Amino acid sequence: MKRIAIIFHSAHGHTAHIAQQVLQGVQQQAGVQAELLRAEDLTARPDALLAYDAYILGSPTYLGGVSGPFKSFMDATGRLWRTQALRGRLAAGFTVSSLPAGDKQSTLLSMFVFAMQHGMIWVGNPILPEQHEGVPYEQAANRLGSWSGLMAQAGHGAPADTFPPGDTKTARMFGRQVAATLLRLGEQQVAEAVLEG
Ligand SMILES: Cc1cc2nc3c(=O)[nH]c(=O)nc-3n(C[C@H](O)[C@H](O)[C@H](O)COP(=O)(O)O)c2cc1C
Repeated sequence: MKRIAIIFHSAHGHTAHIAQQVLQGVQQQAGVQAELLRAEDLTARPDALLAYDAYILGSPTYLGGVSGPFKSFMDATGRLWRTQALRGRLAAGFTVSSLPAGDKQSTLLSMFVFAMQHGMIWVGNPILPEQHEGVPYEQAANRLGSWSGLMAQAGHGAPADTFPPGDTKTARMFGRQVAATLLRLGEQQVAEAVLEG
């Protein structure tokens, strides 16, 4: 059984809600199990990361980057970076913010660079925007058009569990996609090991 850690920070619940949807998506894929982990808790015990095959990173966008608590988690992995203990594992990212763009791309980019520094393999969000197929914009998967990671938009002042349905649907598809990629890569690693004798 492959294991995925969904690591998130959420001050007001919106990112936590999307993390839940990502978890549901992972759970649609047999052979993979996932857990939700708060970034603040992992900051105190970063070695817990060693128990997982893949990481799905989630943060609200704050001033065009990850939130302070999420950055603290990232910085707490310095010792793991020095030994490259997480090399070869998968990573993917998601972010929530209140504006349609809101500089969410910068947040995903900082997660990507974090994953690259750890020698991880980045998994994107290969979903075609469904509004191109005539699905109403609010209901369309990947309506925000983000391939480097998952983006979701929480309306300003909206309750934490009221997202456009397209965004929650995208989150589930994204979770399942990361889980399927993890399984495929696992098979490939086995095949390569066989080739090497
Ligand atoms: C300090 C701060 C900075 C923020 N910066 C941005 C931003 O750059 N772009 C944006 O679209 N929203 C921004 N927001 C809005 C949050 O991203 C949004 O409220 C998000 O849903 C919060 O997630 P949470 O409910 O999981 O805490 C900011 C909010 C705060 C508190």
